[in-house]
Formats: sequence, C-alpha cells, structure tokens
Amino acid sequence: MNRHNAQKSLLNGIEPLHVEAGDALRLSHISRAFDGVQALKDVSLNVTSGEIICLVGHSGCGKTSLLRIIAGIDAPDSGTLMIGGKMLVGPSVFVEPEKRDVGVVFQDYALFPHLTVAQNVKFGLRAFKSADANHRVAELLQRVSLGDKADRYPHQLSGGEQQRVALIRALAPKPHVLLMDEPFSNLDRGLRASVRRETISLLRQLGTTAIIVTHEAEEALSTGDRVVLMRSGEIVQTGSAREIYQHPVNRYAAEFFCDFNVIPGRFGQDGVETPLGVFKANKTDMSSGQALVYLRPDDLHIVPDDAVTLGDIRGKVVSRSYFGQGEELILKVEGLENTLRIHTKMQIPHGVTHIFLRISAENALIFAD
Ligand SMILES: Nc1ncnc2c1ncn2[C@@H]1O[C@H](COP(=O)(O)OP(=O)(O)OP(=O)(O)O)[C@@H](O)[C@H]1O
Repeated sequence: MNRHNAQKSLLNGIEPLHVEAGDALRLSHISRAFDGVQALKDVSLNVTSGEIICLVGHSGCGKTSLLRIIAGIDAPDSGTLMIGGKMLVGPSVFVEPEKRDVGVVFQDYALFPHLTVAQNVKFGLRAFKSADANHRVAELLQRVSLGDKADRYPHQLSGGEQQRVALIRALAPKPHVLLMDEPFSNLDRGLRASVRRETISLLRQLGTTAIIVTHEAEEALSTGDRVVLMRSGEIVQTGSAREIYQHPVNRYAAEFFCDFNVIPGRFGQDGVETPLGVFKANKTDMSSGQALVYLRPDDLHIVPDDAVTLGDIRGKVVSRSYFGQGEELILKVEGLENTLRIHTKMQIPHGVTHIFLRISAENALIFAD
C-alpha cells in the first residue's frame, strides 16, 4: 500500500486535506552568515510530501536560521529553495513570505490576544470566501476538540489549548509545508508528551509535510519520520530515529542521543583492545592507533552471583540512584580510570558493594580517537 492509500485507509474514509506525491521541499546548498558567524554552511535537504522531519541540534547550530529562510523571513547568501516544485529562492528569485504557502507555528504561539479562537484561526483564511472560511474554521476546531471554545480569547485557554489553536491557524490555509519552532517547549513535562502525540496524529491525518524544530534528543527520536541532526550550521546526519540512534556517523551524533560510557583502547589485530576486553570492529571501523569504544548504560548487564562466568567483569558500587523505571549504578572497575554507568531493572539488595557485569558487545560503537 502506498503512503497515499495508507493514509486514506487510516482515516476510514475521511479525506485528508491535502496529499501530494514527490518532494514537497528542496533545500540546495543553503549558506548564511551574520557578521562573520557562519550560521548555515551548504545545507541541502529534500523533504518528501507528507513527511514529518524533526530538526534537532544544540542551541546556536542554525535551526531557526534555516526555518527563517524557508519561511521567507530571511534570505540565504547562496543556495536555492523549492517548495511544491516552485523555485522560491534562487539566483535573482525571492518569493515574499506571504506568497510561499508555508505555515509557521512559533514557539510562543504568537496568537492575537484581541481575537477570539475562531477569529485567530480564520485570520489565515482572508483569501477564502467568508462562508468557506467559517466552515473550515469550524471543521478544524472540531478536529482538535476546541469546538466549544471558539468564542474564548487566548488568555482564557490552557497552554495545550493555545498550542492547538496556533497549530490549526497555521494549517487552515492548507500550506505546502508547516514549520514548527520548538512547539512543545512551553508546555510542562506532563502535558508535553500528549500534546506532541496529538499534534503528530493531526499532521498525519491531514497528510501535512512538516519540519519540527527541537533541541531535545528524546523529543527528536520520538517525533516524526526522519531526524535531521545539525551542528555549527551543518547537517551531521539524517535518518530514521532508529538508524540515527543505532548507527551514528560520528562521536558527536552518538553523544547527542545517548550518554555513553566511553572506554579508551587501541586498534589491534582482532579489534579494539581495552581494559574491559577486546571489542570486535567492522572492517570499516578498523583503523590504527587509539580508539574509543562507546557502550550504552543499557548494554551493561548485571550477572546474578550464581550465573557468573569467566570474562564477566567485577565492579565496585560507587553510588546508585533510582529513576522509576529502574536504577542507575555507578561502578568502579579495575583497569579503568573512569567509572561506568549502568541501568538495570534488577532489584539489587541494599548494602551490596560489588557486582559482576556482562557487556552486550555487539551493540558497542567504535570510533578512532
Ligand atoms: N540576526 C542575527 N545576527 C547575528 N547573528 C545571528 C543572527 N541570527 C542568528 N545568528 C547566529 O547564527 C547562529 C545560529 O543561530 P540560530 O538561531 O539559527 O540557532 P538555533 O539552532 O536556532 O539556536 P536555538 O536553539 O538557541 O534557538 C548563532 O551563532 C547565532 O548567534
């Protein structure tokens, strides 16, 4: 079943508002500098119609600069932008923001305080006949369960409700691409996950192509179809959440998504030799000289005393902290300067001073140092 049909069947007969095939957005070789700061360096990205992209990276890596260029609030120094097959930015081309067919949800929602919920949503529909606009506003309000709050003002809504109004206001004119700048960061932790789920569900129902910006690794992995990781104005890696988490292209990408144990070693004949043993490396990972083995805290397992075998590693418990779904233990292991962090769901009795560990070595990542 192709994506179009899949979406149709998912909706049980409710027509998506717009679904198109092919690339919705093409960014090619976009660069932008501000007073000597290279905010974007040769950024290229294609986004398929209906795809939800999560753009992630530390503060200052260029996420907002890229959104501003797509929205038309700023122009790049070089590069081209196409949306829905139309060139919007290119050599001697610059299409004004209001003619771009791009919806934007700002971090602070930017709702008009003096307009009601319905008037806010209708604002983007000035080009529509009033009756059509009213019909669409009512339909969208129903979809996000705000039908009974149409006449309220933004300050009379909760944070989650305001976010939904901002979302449907941006979606109302059926934009080719929806841009969302940290749309969940103003919501408290308890609400964030459910609002995020509802937002993604609505975007999928409508077949919306969207770029969602976040600086949170966990949010990036759990939102959308593809993660785009940026650093210092460049795209480091793009891929599905699973690909990018399991196969980071470099240490930066690895460390962005997981707080690893980093074990120093040396490339040897059979792999990387470390104080914790030899870790087999793929041919492509093999090099010479110093190496680093990255181990996830979840890939170090406690071995019950009666199951200990040769090769298991003895560790001294330095500290432990409970985090609800399990416990984090900090261990000191002979031969290793740094301590090891492990996560376990096992109930370790209080007072235990030493435990044995086994490593899921197949999940280790190896990088040249
Ligand atoms: N108008 C501007 N004038 C000067 N420098 C700017 C301007 N806009 C952005 N920058 C610089 O460009 C770089 C990228 O900024 P940008 O706002 O795109 O990062 P970001 O990833 O969105 O960060 P954050 O997550 O903090 O919002 C930063 O070094 C920033 O200081």
